Amino acid sequence: MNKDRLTVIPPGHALSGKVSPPGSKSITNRALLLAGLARGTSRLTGALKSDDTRYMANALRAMGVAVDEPDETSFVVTGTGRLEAPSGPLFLGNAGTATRFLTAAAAAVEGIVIVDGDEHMHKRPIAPLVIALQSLGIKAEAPTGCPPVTIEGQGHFGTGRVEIDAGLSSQYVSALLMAAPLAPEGTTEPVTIALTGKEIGARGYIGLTLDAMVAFGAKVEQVDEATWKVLPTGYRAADFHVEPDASAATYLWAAEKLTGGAIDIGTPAESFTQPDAKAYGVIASFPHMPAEIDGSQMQDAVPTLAVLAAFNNSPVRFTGIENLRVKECDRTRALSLGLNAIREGLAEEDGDDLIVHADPALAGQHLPAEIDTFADHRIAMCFALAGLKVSGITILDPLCVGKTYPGYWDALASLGVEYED
Ligand SMILES: O=C(O)C1=C[C@@H](OP(=O)(O)O)[C@@H](O)[C@H](O)C1
Ligand SMILES: C=C(OP(=O)(O)O)C(=O)O
Repeated sequence: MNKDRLTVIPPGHALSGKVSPPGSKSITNRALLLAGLARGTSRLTGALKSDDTRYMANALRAMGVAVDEPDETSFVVTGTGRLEAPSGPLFLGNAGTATRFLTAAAAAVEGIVIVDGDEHMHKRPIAPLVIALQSLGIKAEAPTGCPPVTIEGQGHFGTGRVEIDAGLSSQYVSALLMAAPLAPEGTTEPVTIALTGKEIGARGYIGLTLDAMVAFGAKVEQVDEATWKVLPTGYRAADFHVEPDASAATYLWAAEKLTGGAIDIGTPAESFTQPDAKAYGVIASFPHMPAEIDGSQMQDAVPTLAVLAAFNNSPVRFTGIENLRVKECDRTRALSLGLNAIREGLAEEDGDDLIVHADPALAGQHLPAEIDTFADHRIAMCFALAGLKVSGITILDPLCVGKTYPGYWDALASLGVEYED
């Protein structure tokens, strides 16, 4: 496979067969961290092996946790109940979960931890989380407001009340929640985590965090919509099964719908606990998608929905997607650039909204377009969907899918999709 470019050949037939998405990135990285913070051996099954989870696993190894990989979907994690100071910076690529979660957990290390990532991560804001940590008396600094972050851990998390502005990322809240049980020895005082506003995008991810914490022995009380009280329990080892990735599933659901096929992903849409599973209902409404879609609670599915919308019967406006500008890339910009490269005027940015001017007549046309993915896995995966119906769609840097779905191109190929370099 050419590493620089891949052109999708429209299959000309319905895509049918069985393809299971890999394990959930969000749940794997939560389970890895909590298993690493626990004393004893935890077995994670159904887990994702990809760039993002490799960064988390390697960071834990660098902090003294034994992480074994007996097969392609399992991790066996043995922790001592505390993380050791790493000998050098933790390099976490562009993995938002690993970066945010480890920034808070680093407070419980005795010594200095530098949390760093690649050039894309150097543009992703982390100041609200750093400010929240400082308010608990934890020494943390991110001079640019983005990684690298330097944390001078005192061997435990803080106590008392911490407020967090999670407007830019729900991951800040998840990071504080997961670090909160790591209280100083002898403390019985809980940590109270409160949102400064009630609104939070992707609230469903907080649910994933709480579920994983409880599975590893934490005790959390939800005081109200915007406040949680976390007891100083630490974590205990557990065996934990990771469900398939709902964001990855959206590409398969959309491929099925766009081509009129039947793809069995092995998991019913209703049984996912991840927020992006909500996209199933919207995908099912194709080609009569709603005129306005609020993407705030299913943000990672918006790229999938936006490309699907290009083939819809009527235009779609995506709202509630301000945060898409601070993901792996500015996704709103990448989507509008990519759609307009396919056909000028297909998409428009209106403030932070994205309007997709649908054109069902696109299907079957030859519209050569090079899609700049900006190294963003979701931009690569969603524009491959356009390539199922339009010939000439070339995805640049196709291997960036390795962030969360390394087997993506093979999965489509197993359904009969072919490529050229
Ligand atoms: O907590 C998580 O696992 C995630 C939360 C979301 O990010 P934000 O909270 O930054 O919006 C989502 O986009 C990301 O892929 C995974
Ligand atoms: C936003 C994403 O990732 P993260 O924030 O975990 O890097 C994503 O996977 O779409």
